[in-house]
Amino acid sequence: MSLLSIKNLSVNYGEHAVIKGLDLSIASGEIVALFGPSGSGKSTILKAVTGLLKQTTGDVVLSGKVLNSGTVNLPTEQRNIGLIFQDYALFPHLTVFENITFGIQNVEKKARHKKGDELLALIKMAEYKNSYPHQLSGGQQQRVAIARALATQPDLLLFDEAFSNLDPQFRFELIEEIRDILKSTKTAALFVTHNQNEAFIFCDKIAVLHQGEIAQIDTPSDLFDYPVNEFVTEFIGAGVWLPAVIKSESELQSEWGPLPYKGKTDLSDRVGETIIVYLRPHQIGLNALNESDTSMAGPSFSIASERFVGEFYESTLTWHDQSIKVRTHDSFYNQKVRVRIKQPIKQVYF
Ligand SMILES: Nc1ncnc2c1ncn2[C@@H]1O[C@H](COP(=O)(O)OP(=O)(O)OP(=O)(O)O)[C@@H](O)[C@H]1O
Repeated sequence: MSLLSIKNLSVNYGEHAVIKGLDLSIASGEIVALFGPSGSGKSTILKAVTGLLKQTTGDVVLSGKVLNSGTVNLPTEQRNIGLIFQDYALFPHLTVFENITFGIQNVEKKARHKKGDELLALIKMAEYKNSYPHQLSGGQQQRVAIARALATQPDLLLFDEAFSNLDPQFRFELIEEIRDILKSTKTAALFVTHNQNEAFIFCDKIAVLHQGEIAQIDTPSDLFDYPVNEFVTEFIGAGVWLPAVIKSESELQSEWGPLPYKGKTDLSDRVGETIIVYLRPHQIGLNALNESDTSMAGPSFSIASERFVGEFYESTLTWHDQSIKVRTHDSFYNQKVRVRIKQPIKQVYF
């Protein structure tokens, strides 16, 4: 049974349907991202789950308790949901320990102190017990915010762009650390983000939101390898669309030459059919064009735009009205190149 179940959720702002009959469930201990472009409805869903906004239709049930329905709209404080924001929202005049134990003041002192110390150890901040928020880094403040939310043993944690303010250098380490904390405490979470890397690292599943509907919900690797439609494919990363003909169960033929295929769809009885594939930068390598070598297939490209990023060069290949940025170790600036397909195609579009 799902821990969180959202069924047929619709939210309208006046005439504007912002969420359109959305279904989403989160299992116990699962971390799920709501990932989508600006305006796709992420915050609106979050507000409906927290009770800050009344849904137009639909049901939200958490741990068997009805939070929202046609007749119920439970107040936020009765939902047993922990909220983590990007600005940490710690109480500035309370110490780390007082912040963490703020929500459990009704618990008897000895048990409260034991719980506070356990949580300090969990977030690896025992030595900051008596520090104040302004004495902490952003990452430390966010760890305290999570410990404070965990103290009340919420059924679900909601993260609203919670890592956006953190220094990119430390952000991913902290995200992994917080994921470990949630997994060790078997805490389920819904993470709202427009940052793909964060969603991939932090979450078990990612729900891609498009215009108020879930376009796809999958594990990060399945989302990357098997996007279900054009929107998800392009939203997950830049690339080039190419038509190709099925040659066999493991090979396609395109204008860029032969493409190895290793996907879930069985192509063995579709030989001869034309399909569409999407090539991403990591699948493409470049070879300098050797005019005397006629064995290489595919068109040649002139590299007129290249930038040196430090660890690699990024060359722009232009193909009709599409372009793609390919990473290479060597510079190909002002040279003619052919593409080399480094990884097989997994998804095909009919
Ligand atoms: N109070 C409101 N009144 C009218 N329309 C609103 C209101 N709040 C949001 N909207 C509209 O609802 C749609 C979804 O907004 P929402 O804030 O949920 O998107 P989002 O995915 O969270 O975007 P962002 O990533 O920019 O925060 C947008 O078209 C927005 O303009």
